[in-house]
Amino acid sequence: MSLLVKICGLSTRETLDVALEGGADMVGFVFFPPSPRHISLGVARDLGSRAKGRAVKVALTVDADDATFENIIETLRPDMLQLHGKETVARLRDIKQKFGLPLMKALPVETASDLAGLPGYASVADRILFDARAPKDATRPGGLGAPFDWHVLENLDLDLPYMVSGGLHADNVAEAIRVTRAGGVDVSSGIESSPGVKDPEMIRAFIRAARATQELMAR
Ligand SMILES: O=C(O)c1ccccc1NCC(=O)[C@H](O)[C@H](O)COP(=O)(O)O
Repeated sequence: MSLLVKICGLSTRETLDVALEGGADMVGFVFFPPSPRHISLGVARDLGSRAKGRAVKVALTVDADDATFENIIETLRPDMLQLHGKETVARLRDIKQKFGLPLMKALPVETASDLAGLPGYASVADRILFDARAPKDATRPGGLGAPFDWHVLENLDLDLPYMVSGGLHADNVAEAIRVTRAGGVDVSSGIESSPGVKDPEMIRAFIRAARATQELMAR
C-alpha cells in the first residue's frame, strides 16, 4: 500500500526543506489570514519555487474567490487545490473548469451523518480529506489539532483516494491508518512546537512513523 504523507501549514524555507528531505509526498500551504500558518503571496512564490518538482504543492483555501485562486496560482504554482470551506459541489465544478487543477475537498467529520455529502463531492473532487469537524466557536475550519472518531470511516466504500487528518501525530498515526485504511495522512499541529511553528524533529518523527506503518500494512 503506497501511503501519501502530507505535511501541512509550512511557512519557512527551513521547515519546508525538512519536510522535503524527510520524504513528504505533499506539502501544504495555508492561504487563510486568521490561521497562524497563513503565508503571503511573496512567501508563496519563494517556497513554491523551492518545492517545485520535489513534492506535490497543495494550496489550502477556505471559500476563496476566483481572484484569490488566480493570485495563488501565479505565485505558488500549486499542483493541487485543497478546498477547506463550505464550497458546494457546483463551486468545485466551477473551480475545476476555470483553473484546471486537481481538487482535494476537505470534509469535516464528527459522526457518520457527516458522510452524507460525500457522493456529490466524490463526483467532482480528485481526492477527499477527512478532517475533524471544527467546534462552532473555532476561528478556522481546520488545523485545530483534534482528532475525530476514525471508526466513522471503518466501513467506508469510496473509489476515490482519501486522506485522514485532524489531531494526528507520530504516536497515533499508525492507529489512524489501521482503522481508516486511508491512502494518505495529513498533519499540521502535531508537528509544531507552538501554533504555526513547525518543529524539524517532529516533522521527521511523523514521517518516520507513517512510513513504518506503511511497511507494516504492506506485509
Ligand atoms: O492549518 C490551518 O491553520 C488551517 C486553517 C484553515 C483551514 C484549514 C487549515 N488546515 C487544514 C489542514 O489540511 C490541516 O493539516 C488539517 O486540518 C489537520 O490539522 P491538525 O489537526 O492541526 O493536524
